Amino acid sequence: MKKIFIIGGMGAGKSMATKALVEEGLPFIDLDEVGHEVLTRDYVKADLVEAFGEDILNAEGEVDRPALAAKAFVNEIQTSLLNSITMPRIEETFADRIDDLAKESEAVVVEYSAFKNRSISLAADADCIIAVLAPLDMRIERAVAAGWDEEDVKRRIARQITDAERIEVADVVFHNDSTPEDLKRQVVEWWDAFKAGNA
Ligand SMILES: CC(C)(COP(=O)(O)OP(=O)(O)OC[C@H]1O[C@@H](n2cnc3c(N)ncnc32)[C@H](O)[C@@H]1O)[C@@H](O)C(=O)NCCC(=O)NCCS
Ligand SMILES: Nc1ncnc2c1ncn2[C@@H]1O[C@H](COP(=O)(O)OP(=O)(O)OP(=O)(O)O)[C@@H](O)[C@H]1O
Repeated sequence: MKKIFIIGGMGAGKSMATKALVEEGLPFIDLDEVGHEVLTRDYVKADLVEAFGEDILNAEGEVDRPALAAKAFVNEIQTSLLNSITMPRIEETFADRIDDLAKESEAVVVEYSAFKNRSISLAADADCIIAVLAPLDMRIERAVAAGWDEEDVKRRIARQITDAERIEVADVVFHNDSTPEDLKRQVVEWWDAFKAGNA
């Protein structure tokens, strides 16, 4: 099964590019969603409380994601601490989902927001890494329009790799600085070529 990873900074348009491939019939895995599932496990909650304190849990004892984000994205050390707890569990779930999909699908799209490095990541055996890029101010504006707090978005972006690093690692680059239709056109054109073995 071909593994196609979509990387890009917050607000770049990964979900939109993923949606265009899903409309072409591909199954997908959203690692943000896998990350949310992992946070509901008791042993993960226990590790997070030990690392970040009791106040990352709400009254029901579930992880309060905004509260955790406020602590985890303040600096590189805290983000690494978060990743060291969540990533191994995300990796396990990802491997299980890939095994299941491999029985029935030729290809899968994986939206991977926290991508850092091709050699030591879930994308180590990627068949294709697609970077979705957009200018920083546009990304912040879009994320804020989608309901995110501006300072929170800036903190998260500061913890992510840069577009220059994404360009270096990617096999394909889409520029999402125009309309959604323009992004979709780039995605579908690439997919048609990839399917035909020309990309
Ligand atoms: C900190 C948490 C609780 C915040 O939850 P919240 O619902 O507010 O955000 P959500 O998960 O939907 O992520 C939104 C965006 O934040 C950014 N982001 C999330 N996690 C990370 C991270 N570890 N490093 C850099 N950016 C991140 C991405 O751009 C992502 O698309 C959550 O993001 C989390 O548990 N992150 C660690 C797991 C992880 O790395 N997930 C990303 C997929 S691999
Ligand atoms: N070309 C575009 N024109 C206008 N709005 C756009 C465009 N591309 C994306 N958006 C909007 O910008 C927001 C961010 O896009 P999207 O959710 O696809 O980004 P993302 O890379 O998945 O972000 P995140 O890291 O937060 O998951 C969404 O509300 C989306 O509808």
